[in-house]
Order: sequence, then C-alpha cells, then structure tokens
Amino acid sequence: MLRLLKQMKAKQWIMALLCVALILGQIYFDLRLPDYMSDLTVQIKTPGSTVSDVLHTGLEMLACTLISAVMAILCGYLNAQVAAGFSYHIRESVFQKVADFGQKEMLEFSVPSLINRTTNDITQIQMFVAMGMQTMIKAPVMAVWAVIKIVNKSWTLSVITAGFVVALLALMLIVVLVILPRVKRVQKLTDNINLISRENLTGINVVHAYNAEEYQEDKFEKANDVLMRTQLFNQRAMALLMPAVGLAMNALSLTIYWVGAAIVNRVSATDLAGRISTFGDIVVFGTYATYIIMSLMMLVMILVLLPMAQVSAVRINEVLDAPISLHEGKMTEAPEQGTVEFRDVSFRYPSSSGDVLEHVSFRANKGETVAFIGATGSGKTTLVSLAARFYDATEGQVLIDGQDVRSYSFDALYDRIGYVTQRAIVFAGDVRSNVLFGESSAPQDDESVQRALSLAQATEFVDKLPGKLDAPIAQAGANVSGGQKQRLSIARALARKPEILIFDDSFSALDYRTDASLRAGLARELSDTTCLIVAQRIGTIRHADRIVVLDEGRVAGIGTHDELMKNCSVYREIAMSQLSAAELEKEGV
Ligand SMILES: Nc1ncnc2c1ncn2[C@@H]1O[C@H](COP(=O)(O)OP(=O)(O)OP(=O)(O)O)[C@@H](O)[C@H]1O
Repeated sequence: MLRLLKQMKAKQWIMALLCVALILGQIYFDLRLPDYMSDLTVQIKTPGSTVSDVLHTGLEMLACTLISAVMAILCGYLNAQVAAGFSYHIRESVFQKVADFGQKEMLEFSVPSLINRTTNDITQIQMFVAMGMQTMIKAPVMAVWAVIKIVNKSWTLSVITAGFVVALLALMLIVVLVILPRVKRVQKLTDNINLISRENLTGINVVHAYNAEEYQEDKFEKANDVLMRTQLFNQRAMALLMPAVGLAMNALSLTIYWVGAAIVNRVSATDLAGRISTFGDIVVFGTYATYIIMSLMMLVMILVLLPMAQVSAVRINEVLDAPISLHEGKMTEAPEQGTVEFRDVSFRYPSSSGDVLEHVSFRANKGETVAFIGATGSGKTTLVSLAARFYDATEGQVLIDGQDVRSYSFDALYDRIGYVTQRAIVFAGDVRSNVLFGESSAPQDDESVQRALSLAQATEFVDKLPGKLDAPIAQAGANVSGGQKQRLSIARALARKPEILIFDDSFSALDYRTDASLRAGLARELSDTTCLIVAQRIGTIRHADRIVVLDEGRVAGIGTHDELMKNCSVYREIAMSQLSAAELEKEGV
C-alpha cells in the first residue's frame, strides 16, 4: 500500500498534509472537552460558584466543539479530493502499463482480472483513503493523547482500562488473522465472477442457441455461492467486533464509576473540597477512558477496510511491477526496404510444453507475396505474430528490412507493418476513426481513407451507411457484419501505407468475388508492398510468389503453386480437397 503512495502528486501530498494538521487540531479541541467537564463539575459542586462562571466554561466548551466540527468538515472535503485524485493517477498508471503489455502478459493476468484490477481494486483503495485516512491518524493519536492525560490520575483505574484495551486488541487480532486469507480470496473470486459473466455475455447467442442457460447459470451460481459464503464469513466475523467494542466501552464506564465511587468514599467526609476534586478526576478519567475505547472502535473500521485495500494494493502493484517481455529497441533506420526474413526460427508459447514452430526459414523480398498454408493448428498465426513482434522468437532471428525486429523502436517497426488480424477487430467510433486508427506517418485525410476503403472493397457498403465516413460504428462492431468488419480492418492496415502487409487469414470472411477483387487491387496498386498472407483457400494464394506449407510447426515445403503441386504431398492433399476435378485435371493431378 505504501508503495502506491508514489503515485500521489505534489498537490495531493499538500492536501494530505493539510488534512493531517486539521486532524491534529480536531483531536486537540476534542480532548479539551473532558477538562472543561471537570471544571464544570467542580464549579457546580463548589458552593459560591456563579451562573456566569458555569456559562463561561460552557461557552468555551461550545467553541471547542464548533472549531472541531469545522475542522472535521474541511478535512473531509480535502480527504475526498486526495482519495479521488490518488485513484485517478493509479488508474492512469495501470492503464498505461497495461498498454505496454504483450500477449504474454495478457495471458498471464487474463483480461477479466485486469479489468477488475483497474476498476474494483482501485475503488477499494479510494474508499480506504476516503474513509480510513482520517481514522488511521485520529485513532492512534487520540488513544496515546488520552493515555497521557489519565496515566497519572489513578493507578487502579489505569490498570482496569489497560485490561479492557488488551482484551479488545486480542479479540481484534484474532478476527483479523482469521479473515485475512479470506479477504485475499474475495478478490480472486471476484475475478472469477467477471470471467464467467464476460464469457456468458460475449457468447450470449450461442448460450441461447444451445439451450445452455441452465449450464451457464449453474457455473455462475457455483462461483457466486463461493464468493457469497466467503464474504458472509468475513462480515459475520467483523460484525462481532462492533458490539464487542460497544460492550467494552459501557462496561469500562460502569467499572470506572463503580471503583471511582469507592475511591471518592475513601476521602474523608469532612474534606468536601477533596471529595469534589476526586469526583472531578473520576469524571475526567471516565471520559478519557471512553476516548481510548472509541479510538479502538475507529480501529475496527480500519481493520475492515485495510486488509481489503492492502490486497487490492498488492494486485495493483503486481500489474505496475510486471516485467514487460517485449523490450523496445532504438533503431529507426534499416539497411533494406520491404523485406521479411525468418532465420531458423523456433517458438514456444510460455504455457506450451513443446515448440509450436520449429526451425522455420524463408525470405520475402520487396513487393513479393509470400503465402502460408497448412492445417488448423499448424502454426500460421503464430508465425505471422512473430513477424509483427507480438512475441519474440524462442530461437533464431526474425528480420524486417534486414534488421532484427527486436532492435526497432515500436514506432519504427509498426510504421513499416500493416497487420490484419484473423478475427476482425473494430473500435467504437465512426468509419473514419477506424480507418485512421493510431499514429502513422501516412496522410490522415479523407482522400486516403476513401482510397483505403476502395482497395479493401468497402466503398460500396460504407456509401450506403448514413453519414458515410461519419457513420457510427458500435463497440466491437456490433452494427456491421463480419465481412464488413473485416473490410474495415483491411482498410485500416492499407491506410497506413506500410512497406509490409500481413493478412492473417483475413480473406476467409470475404466472398470469393470480393477476395479476388481485393487481391487484384493489391497487385495493381501496391506492387511495391510486400505481402504475407495466411490463407485457408488455395484460390487466395495460388498466384503468390512463394507459398510456405506448414505441417505441425515445421516447413513441409516452399515454392510456387506449380512447384508445390509437384513436390509437396501436404500441399497436394490440401489442393485436392479444395480444387474441382476439372481444375485438378488442368493441374495434371
Ligand atoms: N496463446 C497460446 N498459448 C499456448 N498455445 C497456443 C497459443 N496460441 C496458439 N497455441 C497453439 O499453437 C499452435 C499453433 O496455433 P496457431 O494459431 O498458430 O495455428 P494456425 O495454423 O494459425 O491455426 P488456424 O488455422 O486454426 O488459425 C496450436 O497447437 C495452438 O494450440
């Protein structure tokens, strides 16, 4: 938790220090009240005291109370500002850190957990600072101050008070030790609830279509039940504390007055002044002793909030301290243009037991189209992810423009590459903001957007949308079709005017005619652009300059369509399963 304080800015530190000063002022004025009460008791009991004496003391008491109340209001206001600003900066830091995460870190943390950490965990910290900061300072200072005030007044009463305090502290310690591990579990269980809810919501149509509502409800209920039981246990344990503290406070007052009565009785009946003074001391002692117990009561509140905030702080620090697996290089210039080369590349996912790619080597020269084909799971997506440096190769070297991908600054690398993912991804906004997404050195005007849309075969559908380039695109592209989404994401890659275009099976969502027009457009207008194309359809890649056939992560053959039809059995099998009898006859198979 303390480490998170680094996120506080100077303005918040100043406000927090002002808060501390106001809290100390509050305590000072609050703790003057018992002295005034003692004076009042003595004045009322002493023969000859006037009403104006009592009124004067009463007014001073009232002034102390009012000053303390004003200080409390000011402190509450500042405290709320500190809490909101502090959580704002933590949220910002977490968001920025997560933006630097690669696929490896995303898999390690999981999306629901990261969302939970950015929202729920930061709210816990904000609540703790808003509600707990005042109490955390006030409770110990008030307790120590009150102890100093009473310690010399009566040893008997001091020992009784100490007994109550020790018993209460022991009870609090036991409760905290019992609930702490469960508090830690609550956040993990909330992650799990998020995961199930997210899965259910994104797959809601499949859930309906497969009558899987009951199955999903069961899954949710189990997770929900565990969370509820854990929270109930914690809250029941905490619920014990408040009445215990209340009981202790009342019992202590009674004991002090009971024992106090005996102490007053011990003073000679003829010594009226002595009796009054001892009685005054007992009243003051009783009030201060209840202040000590009240401080413990405040501590209970902290004990509720602190463990939760502490667990949240650890989870946030885990994100902020997570080592980034992909380190950015510094290079911006390169010896070649538009080339991609894999030199004996092997790759293994952090969670997989064996290599997913083994000793892959190939080269794509400027303006060439190199295609990748292979069975499902043969490693095509993994291969192009390495070219775009979503992961780093476990062995071997991936070179872009003749230079290792690891040596580039991210800006320089992604300025060279236009990447279209297998599953089309669009962002909430409009058509224009989706095509001109991100920073790029390419022109950012409507003409470029129109050209990219036209090449991506998207003009026809965009022209029909109300507002055309200004037409709204819903979150996750919910208001456009799968094929339209794919065309928008292809247009996004083309608008960057990159040297290298990577299409990860991006044409499968397009009909054959659109697929053919798109490829013809690319060949005609982007003849200088190098293309890496992952495809399932032979038709999409048969005219590629080179085709790399992957089989269980290994290269089964490299060559043109004709060469592979002759020499590569894996390729021939794929072709035979897709091409018509007439086409195969033409191929001589
Ligand atoms: N994040 C991951 N962690 C562990 N293993 C993974 C991960 N992603 C993919 N794999 C495994 O790597 C192998 C290659 O996957 P990849 O997605 O590259 O295949 P692909 O040829 O693109 O398949 P498809 O044609 O179905 O898209 C598969 O066995 C897959 O199970």
